[in-house]
Amino acid sequence: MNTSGRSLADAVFARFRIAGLLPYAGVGPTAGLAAVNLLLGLLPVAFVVATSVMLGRIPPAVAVGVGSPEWSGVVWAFVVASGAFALQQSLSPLQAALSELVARRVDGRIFDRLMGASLRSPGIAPLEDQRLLDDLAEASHELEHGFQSPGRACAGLLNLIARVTALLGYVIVIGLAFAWWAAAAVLVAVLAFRYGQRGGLRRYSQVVVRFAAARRKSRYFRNLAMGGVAAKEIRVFGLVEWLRDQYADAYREWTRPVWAARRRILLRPYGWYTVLGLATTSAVLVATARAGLAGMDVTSLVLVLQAVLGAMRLGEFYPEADVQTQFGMNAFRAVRAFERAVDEYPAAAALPSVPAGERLPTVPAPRREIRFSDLTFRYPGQSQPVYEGLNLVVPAGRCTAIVGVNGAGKTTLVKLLARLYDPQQGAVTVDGTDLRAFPVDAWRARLAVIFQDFNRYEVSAADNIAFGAVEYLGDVDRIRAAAADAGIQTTLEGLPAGFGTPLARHVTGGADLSGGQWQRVALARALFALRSGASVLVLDEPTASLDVRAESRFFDEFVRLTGDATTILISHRFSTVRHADHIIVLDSGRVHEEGSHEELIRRNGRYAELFRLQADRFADDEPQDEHSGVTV
Ligand SMILES: Nc1ncnc2c1ncn2[C@@H]1O[C@H](COP(=O)(O)OP(=O)(O)OP(=O)(O)O)[C@@H](O)[C@H]1O
Repeated sequence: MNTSGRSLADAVFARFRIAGLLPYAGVGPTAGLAAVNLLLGLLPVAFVVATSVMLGRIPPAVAVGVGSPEWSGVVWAFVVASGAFALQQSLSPLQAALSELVARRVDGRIFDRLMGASLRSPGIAPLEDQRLLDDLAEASHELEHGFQSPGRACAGLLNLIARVTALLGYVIVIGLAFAWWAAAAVLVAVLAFRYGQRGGLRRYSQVVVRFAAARRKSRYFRNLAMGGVAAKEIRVFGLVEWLRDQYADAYREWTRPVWAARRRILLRPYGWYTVLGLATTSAVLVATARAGLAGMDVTSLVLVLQAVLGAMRLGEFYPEADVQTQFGMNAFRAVRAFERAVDEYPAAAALPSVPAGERLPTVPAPRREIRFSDLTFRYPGQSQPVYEGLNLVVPAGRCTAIVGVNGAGKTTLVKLLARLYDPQQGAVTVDGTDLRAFPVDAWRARLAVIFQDFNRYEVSAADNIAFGAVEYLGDVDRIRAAAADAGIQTTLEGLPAGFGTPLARHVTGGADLSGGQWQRVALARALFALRSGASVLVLDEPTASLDVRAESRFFDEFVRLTGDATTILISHRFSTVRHADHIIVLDSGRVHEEGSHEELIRRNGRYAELFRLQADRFADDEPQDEHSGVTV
């Protein structure tokens, strides 16, 4: 197939793909919009026919005078023309309203699919894939506010019915009233115009897609400049000018080639098709005029002239359909790519599932150990593995600390333990049972994890804590007890609405907390989970934002708070780490050494070196604090 044949086939397939989404709009709105568009296509043709008939009847009506049947014929033709005109005018707002309804419904359903996909993903690989996320951000923006959404594409497709109906109507009128060769010539001329317009838009969209990376970059700089996240650093480090330049460069990087392509793709063919269209129209009009001179009646003459002009007007760009049908499906493609990534997540197929509504089976608490055996793991799309044959044992019912330099693989270990990823080789076992044998939700109900980048939910303080075990949401006593354990109860009670205060400054009646106070809320969340049935507690940098006294008090209470839970502590603060029963030093994805604090200090290896480094710094900086725990 040649290029134009292929692009025509692509265009037809694209229309089918859009039509495939119409069931989301429902039968009523789809049929309603289709019917309105059919009428909107027929009415201008009816208007042209009625006005032509009216003009043809005027000379005999004038000759016989008012009140004659000829005069009534003029009046009736006028009534029909006016009715067609008025109906067309009144249907336009209905077309807009129904288009909006169709678009909203389709976009709403696709948004549900997007939400469904991101929530049903058992792991987080698709949610950490930056490319997918960028496309998704754009897709969800279009779905919510955009002009180029799949819903708009559906409405645009239905709106084409009006244009196609009108074109066919005019062509039939020309054929019947004058000649079929003229009808065919007008049809070809209009389609050629349209091919120039619409085909150009299609080729232009391919160029736009090619520069998606540059567009993404310019959007990143724009969001960076306008968002609150980097606002402090941009000002303190004087990055304003740099940011402005970066944004301008990135913007030019994609707009320049796109503008150049626009001239080449849209303007030149447009010129050619205009010449072709005008030549054809002129030929038909000249032939019609000659036929008029040769005795064609007035009605037919006016009818053909009006129909030719009306048809030629349909060779234009269609604002209600073209951009929408060309770009609208990009958002849907991004949603589909994300769905596929979720469905292809390797663990998904292997997850034992619990049917909806059934109680989760209880996974027994670890009695002997959690073991990471012969573990090989590489993040999707990465060439370097984080672990290659890692072996590590976490004794049950005790506190194990994991230390290591940045990037050693500490947090990844927690992600594997929580089954947010599964290893490519090896297994994580609990008392000899592979984690993959448990329903993932049942295993996670056993886990209380506070990640380094824990979440600050914009909901009440109480819910922020109760999210640790959502089935106990609203259990006020349990929430207060967990808050007290984390040393945040008094602070939360002092908020405007106590525990009911939304922890978000921009919410009416809301309040925000300091970094350290938020960390205590996160700790309370984990302790709440522990009080509600979790038996494995993972704290990734749990006290990084706490002041020294608060940290010391927390660890004084640690044994009482954690009871016989299996605890994993990840921290760079040796004052935190030394409280652990067992310490594992990770280095480049391998266990470098392990033992108790005293054993490791005696061994005088990497741990002892790092410990002394920190201890010396404290000793140099400030008088030793009896609680800091960093003195050897
Ligand atoms: N989502 C991800 N995709 C790709 N690579 C990742 C991802 N998360 C972490 N990595 C890489 O995996 C390695 C281990 O990261 P990990 O976060 O486990 O280290 P860490 O020991 O917890 O570091 P830190 O002390 O800085 O928190 C690093 O090289 C990191 O760049």
